[in-house]
Amino acid sequence: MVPVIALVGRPNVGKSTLFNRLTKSRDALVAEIAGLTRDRKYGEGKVGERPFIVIDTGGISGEEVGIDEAMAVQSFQAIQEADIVFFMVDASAGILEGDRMIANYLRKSGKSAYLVANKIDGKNPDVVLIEMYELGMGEPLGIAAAHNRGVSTLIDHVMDELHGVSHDEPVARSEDEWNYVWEEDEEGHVTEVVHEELDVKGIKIAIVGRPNVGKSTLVNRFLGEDRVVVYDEAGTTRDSIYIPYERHGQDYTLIDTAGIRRRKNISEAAEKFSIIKTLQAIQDCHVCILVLDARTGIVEQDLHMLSFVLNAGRALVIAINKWDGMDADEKKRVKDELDRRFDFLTFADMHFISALHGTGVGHLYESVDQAYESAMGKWQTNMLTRILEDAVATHQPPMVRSRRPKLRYAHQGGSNPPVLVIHGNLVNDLPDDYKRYLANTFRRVLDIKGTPIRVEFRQGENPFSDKQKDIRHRTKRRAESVVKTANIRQIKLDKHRKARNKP
Ligand SMILES: Nc1nc2c(ncn2[C@@H]2O[C@H](COP(=O)(O)OP(=O)(O)OP(=O)(O)O)[C@@H](O)[C@H]2O)c(=O)[nH]1
Ligand SMILES: Nc1nc2c(ncn2[C@@H]2O[C@H](COP(=O)(O)OP(=O)(O)OP(=O)(O)O)[C@@H](O)[C@H]2O)c(=O)[nH]1
Repeated sequence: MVPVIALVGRPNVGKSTLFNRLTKSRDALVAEIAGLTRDRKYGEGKVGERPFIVIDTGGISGEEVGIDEAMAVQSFQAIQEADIVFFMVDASAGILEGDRMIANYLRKSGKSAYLVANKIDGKNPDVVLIEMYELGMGEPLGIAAAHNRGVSTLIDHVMDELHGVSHDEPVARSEDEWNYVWEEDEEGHVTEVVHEELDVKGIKIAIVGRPNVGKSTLVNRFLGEDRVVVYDEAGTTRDSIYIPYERHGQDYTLIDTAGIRRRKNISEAAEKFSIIKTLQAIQDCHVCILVLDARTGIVEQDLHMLSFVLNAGRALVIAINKWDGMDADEKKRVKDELDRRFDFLTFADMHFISALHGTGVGHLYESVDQAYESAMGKWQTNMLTRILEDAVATHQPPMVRSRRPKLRYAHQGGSNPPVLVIHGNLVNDLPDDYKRYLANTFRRVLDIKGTPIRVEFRQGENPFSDKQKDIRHRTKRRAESVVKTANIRQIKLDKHRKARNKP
């Protein structure tokens, strides 16, 4: 099958120009006027003997009405048809709202996408590309389509990938590399200590949402057939009831904010909703499921509730309930609204479910489990430091008052949400986009999903003594292979399983 590449991006980022380069044709119009490419254009190109098809889509700005809206729909269709997407952004204009919206869409579509930063000519790539990391689309590839710079590298790279040529090195790691951790005491002394076993109590889930969205129905669904309720704390003075149960060998505790367990009749139900209970549950949970009602769409109260979850730094999964019996138009309207209003919410999975019929509930658990893994993940100082060093080697921090900030090491400062603390000089003067770049790098390499992360910076001299430097040097070498492969999730999962299987 000939691979299909879709060019997607805001108007005027240079899609037509790249299309022409790739297809070596002059068919597509190139002009300064935004939105000139009205139709999808199909072209053919070749790398050596390997052909590919390229689709030039109409631009998507994120604020479409009328004809623009139709164009955006076309672009989305093109994405569906493609094997791979070149998500183009304009390096001379920086990241705009429309770029974020497209990034969001692409992430959800699950399509394999390359972030292509065009118009890199006359720019310092190190500086302009850093900003692009905030899109969370991985490493940006800088090109100047109009000057044919970087275009062949780009297409060679992609064609290699589409045809399964891998440049990755083989995986090499051993379990003992995960059994130590760097810890810092109050004076800033760093020592190597043995990693204690991960805490494997159940995953505490809070199901929150405004009245009538279907929380109780979802609680019932969760505690349905395959539950093993260990005890029922009925009659406790606690505001919310905590219900432990087991599913597929995993322990969970449901924080029942809806009061389903105490509810005697439906008239009482309306009074059961309590903001306080909701806030407590959000604070106390590992993973929050925010339930929205597809029938009513998103209302102000949903957004308030969301802001509580975000402020608490909780792992989050969004369940859009009552998806049953909706017609295609209604579904589209709801999805569009979600894209628009939750555009900024890049880390949380969304599921369209029917609590009433149980549709999509299994997938909710997948996201909950994954978010929990990430929120509670533990990472050793030497590994975090290595990632930091790699990030700095890839993109140096920009100079501050003619001095280069030095980032020395990183350690974990907490879980749920993960806090990563970076120590160094001039760290408080690092520009925000560089801080975002570091945060995004950690998120990507550590495969952190479903939870926010916090990156903090601490100013200070290198606390490593000579002896510690020596230990650090040795452990760093050992950690190198681990970090390269960064198959952290799998390793953590293994650990969990091992711990769980202990008597
Ligand atoms: N400096 C610079 N300008 C470029 C580059 N590539 C394209 N342009 C200019 O950017 C403008 C838009 O290019 P197009 O290829 O028409 O952009 P498009 O994304 O297809 O735009 P729509 O058709 O409106 O969606 C044109 O004026 C191009 O000359 C580049 O690499 N460097
Ligand atoms: N069609 C449909 N209706 C649903 C679904 N889930 C819940 N409902 C209905 O929505 C109404 C409210 O559901 P509840 O589960 O009581 O909502 P709640 O969020 O617990 O409400 P409070 O306890 O008042 O906060 C009930 O009439 C449910 O039958 C669903 O997936 N599809």
